[in-house]
Order: sequence, then structure tokens, then C-alpha cells
Amino acid sequence: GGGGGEDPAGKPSCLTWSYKFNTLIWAILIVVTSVLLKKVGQLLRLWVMGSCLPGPGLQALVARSVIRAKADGPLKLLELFSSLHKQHGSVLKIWMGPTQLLVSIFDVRIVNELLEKAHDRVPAPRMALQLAFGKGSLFFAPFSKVEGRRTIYDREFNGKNLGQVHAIALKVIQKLGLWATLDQDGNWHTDSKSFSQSIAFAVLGISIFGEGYVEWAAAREFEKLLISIADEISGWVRYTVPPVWRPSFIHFWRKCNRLKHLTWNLVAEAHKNLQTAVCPIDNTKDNMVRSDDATPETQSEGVTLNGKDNYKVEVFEIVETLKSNLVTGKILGDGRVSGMMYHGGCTTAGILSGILTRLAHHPDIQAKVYAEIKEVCGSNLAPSQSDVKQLHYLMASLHESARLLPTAPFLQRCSLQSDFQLAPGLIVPAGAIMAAPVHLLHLNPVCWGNDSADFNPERFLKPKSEFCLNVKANSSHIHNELDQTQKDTNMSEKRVFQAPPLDSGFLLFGTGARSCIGANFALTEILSLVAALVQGYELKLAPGSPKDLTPKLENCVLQYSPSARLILIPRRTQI
Ligand code: HEM
Repeated sequence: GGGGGEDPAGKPSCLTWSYKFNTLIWAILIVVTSVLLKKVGQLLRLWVMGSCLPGPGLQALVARSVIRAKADGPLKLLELFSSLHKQHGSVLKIWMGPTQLLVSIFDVRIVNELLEKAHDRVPAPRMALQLAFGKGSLFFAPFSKVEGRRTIYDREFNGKNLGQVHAIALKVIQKLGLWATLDQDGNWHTDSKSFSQSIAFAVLGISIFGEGYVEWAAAREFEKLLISIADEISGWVRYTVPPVWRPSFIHFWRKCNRLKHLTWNLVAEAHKNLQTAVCPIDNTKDNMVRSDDATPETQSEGVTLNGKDNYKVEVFEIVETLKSNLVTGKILGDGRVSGMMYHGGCTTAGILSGILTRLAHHPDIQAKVYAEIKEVCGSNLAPSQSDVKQLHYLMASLHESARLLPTAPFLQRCSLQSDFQLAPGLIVPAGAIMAAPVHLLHLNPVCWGNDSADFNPERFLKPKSEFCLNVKANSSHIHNELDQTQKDTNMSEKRVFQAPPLDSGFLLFGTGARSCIGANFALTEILSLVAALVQGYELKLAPGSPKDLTPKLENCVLQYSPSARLILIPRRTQI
């Protein structure tokens, strides 16, 4: 609209300007309206398709009970999901809000299919993990963006780093004075949760930043910040942070900034150490065994728990670790390293703390673990990496402990672009969250029997003949690498560890294209740590330590809370 014409000189008049302005406004309006219409269309689709799925309707406000149950702890959440599934069947929809649909699946076959076929997770809200760990955060990016990086990390964590983790774990355990307090009787006192956190961060920190990591003061602040950020991000299925309008948001934002600076400091320190560590190796090159010849087994052989180790050349090991550590190898960028430390540290700590607590609570089972260690590697020499592969009973105990206390109560997937066919006739609209209730699946009596709530490592042990038959059906983590050779004929009567088959619903590390790439690394680490600890010390509950094993979601992983207080009593056979 609007009137006017050209001026006598033929220059554009204000009419032309207003015409252009109007066109721009219309263009903007059309774009905004079409975006809004698309959103409304998506929402209507979500409502219509969501209403076809089994479960309570949008008006039922089940979300409130879910949020309340979540606040009351994982056991309440378990109860709620269990009763909802009983009521509505194995596939259940829950409206978490008018625009957020959660579909929980309590059917092992459908869960496995989901994890195999759906490769995306619901992206983290802009302000959540991105703020803390940068845009590169692997965990919540769509699969297309992380596929390449997954391959690289997989190669690193399951290659060189996996070869070194056993030796690093033994080194860390030797520095017990850093993680526990010595009393007058020569016993060590510690708290299971903080002990496990410090150790898990130390092992991962050395693998990523290099040998010096445990000595750096900045590393301790870094770990504390990671844990405190993990506490603030309330995570299960979907991660959230304090909303921007709350004062706590500014606090959170400051912490994230500090974390970034500390990460840069640690990376710089790792680079500096690499430079200084390289010098001695050049000077003494001729006197040393070549790194390529030193297998992890030969490096760790002969380490004793009393601190005297006979590694061939100390400096070699330092440089070897540094050379291949992920930061100096420029494989993990600064932004991603904190995300990896956060996930790897908190999860490993949760599982480690779980098994230590269980062993202290079940002296009979600890005695069997100790007997096995003594049988395989004696009392004085620390277990070598190949020894650890023969600790079937310990492996079974670790899996049993993690079955009862997995790190994540839920795994989530979503299909970002298109609808997802869950099962014949069950279509989940694009953008809805699909969740596998791991904690519930791990306690499912149909798969684990009526004693599914009991701690019984035997359920992961099978006669060797059965193992051979079933091995192909099992998932592909470290489990199947357990050494099946026998040291003597007596061992043939022994039962061997059998990895939980896929149809058992055991999902500690997830499965499919987004499964955990650190599974082998974490399992080797935890086995080595527990083997070395139990070989050297008897784990006991301190007087007054909580008797109940109540799981809670702390630092974003399931943990027994309050945490057990442990006493580590040196075994008499130890010199
Ligand atoms: C006992 C310790 C650990 C547990 C229980 C654990 C568990 C998990 C779980 C449940 C997932 C999600 C799987 C899925 O959605 O299917 C995951 C993903 C992942 N984990 Fe772990 N993890 C542990 C240790 C580690 C360590 C030590 C590292 C690295 C060094 C690591 C690296 C990763 C990565 C990179 C992913 C994300 C993969 C992706 O999004 O594509 N994890 N982990």
C-alpha cells in the first residue's frame, strides 16, 4: 500500500522505501508464521500419535508423580514405573508436559531393537551439558555428528589406553595414602564414595593427561567442580540445569567457566610435561628397552603392593603414558576432555564404590574373591593383566553388583527426523523420548528369577562346557575375553564367568551404535583395582557405617547413600 511517486530527478522516492520495508515485514511474517505452523503441526502430530500409544492420557498428570518419585529417590521411581507397566503393559507413554512425550519400554526384545536401530538421543537443552562441556559434548549430539569421533575414541580407549589401564590402576592403588587415612594400628580408613571417585578420576586423568595428573593441585579442583556440576545437572533420561531466571543459574554458569579454565590449565600442563619428559629419554635411549617391546604385561609384572616396584625403566613408563595420552595426542579437544572425564570418572566411581561396598557387606563373598586371587596370582605379587583375566568369580561379583546398582536408571533414545516403529502397530512420533528403564530391567524376575533382588554372583557363573556353547550369543564387552585357559586340572571343575546374554536385559553399558566406548577400559580398571585391593587388604565396614544399601541418584549416577565407611586391614600374608 501507500501512495507517492518518483521525484523529478528520477531518484527512488520514500514510496519505494516504504514498499521495500513492507515487503520485508511480510517476508518476516510469512517465515515466522510458517515456523509456528510447523511447530503447531508437530505438536498436533505428537498429541494425535501419542494418544494411540498405551498409557495414561495427557490430562492424567502422571508427570507430577514421576517428578515426585524422582525426587524421592530411585526406589520410588522403580516402584512407580513398575506399577505403571503392570497397569498399561510393556510399552507405556507418559506425558512429561504438554510438549514432551516419554515412552518407556519394559520388554527386552523391543529395548534391544530400539537401542540397535535408534541412533540419536534427545539433544541436550542448549544451556545444559553444552554450557558445562561445550558444543562438542559427545553424549547428546545426534549420531551423524559424533559417528567419526566415536570411531577415534573407540580406537584409543580400546587400543593403547586399554593396554595401559591395568598398570596405571596398580600405580594409583600404591598411593593409598592419598585416598585414605592411616590409623595407629596400620589400617586405612576411607569412605567408599569419595575413595572411588578419587581413584577413578586419578586413573582416567593419568590416561588422558599423563603421569603428572595426580600431583597437580588444579586437578583436584577440576574433579571437585566436575562432581559439583554433576550434582546440579539433574540427569535421568533428560538433563536439566537451573533455569536462567533463577539466581542459581549464575552460580552454575560461573562454575562452568571455571571448569573451562581449569581444563585449559590441565591440557597446558600435560603438554609441558610431555616436553620435559621427552628429554631424558633421548639421552638414555640406548640403555632402555624399546617401548614397542614393553607389553603391558611385562610392565606390570612384578609390582608389589608395598610400593617397591621393579619396573624396568621408570622414565620409560612415564614417557610411554604421556606419548599416547589422549590430550597430548590432540585426540580429545579441550572442550571434550572435561565431558569425558565427567562421564568416565563419575560412572567408574559409581560401579567401583558399589562393588567395594558389596564386598564389605558380604565377607563370605569377599573371602571367595580373595581365595581366587591367591590361587591365580599368589599373595605377594600384584596381579598381572593376564592374571586379572582369570578372575572369573571377581568378574561375576562385579557384574552382579552392577546389575543391582547400574549407573544409569534409564537409557534414552529418540528419532529426531522421522517417526519410529517400535513394534508392529506401535509408532512413536519423531522427537518423543524413548526410554529403557535399566534399573527395572536389571531386577526383572522374568529374566533374573524370583531372587532378582539378592546379591548372588553365582548367577553369572556357568560350567565351562555351557560357556563354550553360549559364548556367541553374548554381548561383546571384555567378558568374553576372560582367559579360558586353565593353570591346572582342578580348574576344569571350576565354573567360569559367562557374560549376560542380550536377552537378559543387562544394559550396564548400553548397546548398539551409541553404546559405551569405555566399557572395556572401565571393566579392566575396576577389576585390576579391586583385585589389587582385596589381595592386599581385607575390606571391612567401619563401626557405625550404614547397614542399608539404599540407592540414590548422586552426581548423576546411582550410588548407595549414605556411602559405606570402609576399613582396609592389611592381610597378614603381606610383608
Ligand atoms: C563403569 C563405568 C562406565 C559405565 C557404567 C558407563 C556407561 C555408559 C552408558 C550407559 C552409556 C550410554 C550407552 C547407551 O546409550 O547405549 C555410555 C556412553 C558412553 N561412554 Fe561410558 N560408561 C563407563 C565408563 C566410561 C569410560 C571410562 C569412558 C571413556 C573413557 C566412557 C565413554 C563413553 C562414551 C564416549 C559414551 C557415549 C557414546 C555416544 O554417545 O555415542 N564410558 N557409557
